[in-house]
Amino acid sequence: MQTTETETVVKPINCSHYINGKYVPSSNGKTFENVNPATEEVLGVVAEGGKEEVDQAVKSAKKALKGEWSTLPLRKRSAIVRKIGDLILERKSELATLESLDTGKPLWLSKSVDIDRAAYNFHFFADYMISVGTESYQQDDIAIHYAVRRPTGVVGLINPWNLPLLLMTWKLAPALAAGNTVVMKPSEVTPMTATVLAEICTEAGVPDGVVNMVHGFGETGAAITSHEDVDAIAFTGETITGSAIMKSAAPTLKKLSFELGGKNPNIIFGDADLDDVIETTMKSSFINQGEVCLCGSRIYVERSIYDEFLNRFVAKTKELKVGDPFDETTNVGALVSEEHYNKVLSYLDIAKEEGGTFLTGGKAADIEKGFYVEPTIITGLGKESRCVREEIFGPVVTVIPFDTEEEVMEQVNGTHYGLSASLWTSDIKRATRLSAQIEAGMVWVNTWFLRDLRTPFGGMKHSGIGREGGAHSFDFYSELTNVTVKL
Ligand SMILES: NC(=O)C1=CN([C@@H]2O[C@H](COP(=O)(O)OP(=O)(O)OC[C@H]3O[C@@H](n4cnc5c(N)ncnc54)[C@H](O)[C@@H]3O)[C@@H](O)[C@H]2O)C=CC1
Ligand SMILES: O=C(O)/C=C/C=C(\O)C(=O)O
Repeated sequence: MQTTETETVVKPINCSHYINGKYVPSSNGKTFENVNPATEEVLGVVAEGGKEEVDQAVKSAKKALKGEWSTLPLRKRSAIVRKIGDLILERKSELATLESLDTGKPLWLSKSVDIDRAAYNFHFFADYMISVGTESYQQDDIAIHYAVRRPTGVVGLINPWNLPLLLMTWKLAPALAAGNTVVMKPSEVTPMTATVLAEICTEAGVPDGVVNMVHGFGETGAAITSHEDVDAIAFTGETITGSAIMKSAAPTLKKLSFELGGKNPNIIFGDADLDDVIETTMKSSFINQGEVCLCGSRIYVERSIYDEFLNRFVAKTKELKVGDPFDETTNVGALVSEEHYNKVLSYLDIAKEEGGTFLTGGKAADIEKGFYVEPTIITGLGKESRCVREEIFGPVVTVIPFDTEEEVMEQVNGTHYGLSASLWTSDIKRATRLSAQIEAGMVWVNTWFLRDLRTPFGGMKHSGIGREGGAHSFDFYSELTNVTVKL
């Protein structure tokens, strides 16, 4: 048991690897410190895995692949997958606290988004796996063709720090539902909730060896992606890391699913409902400190409403409270790490050099300890600006006016990214016309981040390869064999 919860106090945990149903340290005893980004205090230590631990985890997963998990009757496996979700909800306050300690995000957000959605990821795929089918065709009186599914195999799940439990479970739930065994690697920056999740899986009835976890840095991830007995890699994180993983996975020809960076546009036309626009743009700009791959960090506003939009958006942003993640009135918590904080601040310097005007923020928040940045709205930057083109991944947005559809669409599609977009107009014809033109895996019309887990989720261009969600996840985590029976 690695966690301690009383009625009101949840203590941070030290994080070990999880191999074959047991917490284990690194064989050389190596650890690194886990730092609370809101206070800069050390939360505990994390085992640092290397090739040896990855090898043990992969061996354990490979052995378990031949065990009962993948052949359990569907209903039994589904019940275990569901139970994981139930146990996550039972331990919600503990998991939410650990998530906020690790990431610096407000506790109310961990509770209402991260942990609830983590549980729902299991509940959703427990239901989905019962009804998922395969193709079959009758070819005249010559033959019947039907496809059967089998698990993809040993899958490496590699995740970032922004939504640690939500994103790990978004991969783990369908992987387990489809009968795979896994080696998870959480981000080195946010290791705590995945550590608890491993134990929860065992408690729910997942056999030993099916869920394994190795902590560590990029080299640990690389040991997973290059391992010859790992059959597939599901990765969420930075585009450049996706490219490195592709290279390292190439010699062993692994199946890959990538959800990568974004620089998502919000496109706001003059006929949109401005109350809705403002309320949603506040979220799409600053929720989770702007550390969501789907955040709309490039805001394009039709000139007819540009001034009114800015006045209202700036006024609302000035009301945001930055500070202690455990204060329930906090809107924006700490950025996840000193390294990331420095990266975000460096973009504020770039914005200054590029001639941008800060309408709010533009600097670190005046808080003695911790990695806090003020919500920042920048105007006056052109389409070549690095702040407009590159993923900052913090509470920083640029706002640019436009006059015509053609002009805005050129800018919208003018980056290498293609993850999501949020389009605001009351003209349904314009909405459907532009949605088809936007080079993004997901377009939200008059809304943002409205999720249905059956829908295809992922990006095009440098924002990803493949889609997750419903059938898309299931196809990635299973292999199809087509059987042809001659009549
Ligand atoms: N979904 C998204 O779009 C996200 C984008 N980011 C962006 O990425 C930047 C860096 O964030 P990180 O979490 O450090 O992203 P990252 O892509 O460096 O790391 C994500 C995961 O990949 C692992 N990793 C790193 N190098 C690896 C390699 N060569 N082989 C295998 N695994 C490797 C890391 O240890 C971590 O578990 C952020 O500043 C942000 O701009 C970060 C989080 C999510
Ligand atoms: O699956 C979701 O609803 C959210 C996904 C968010 C990311 O992938 C991200 O921020 O990296």
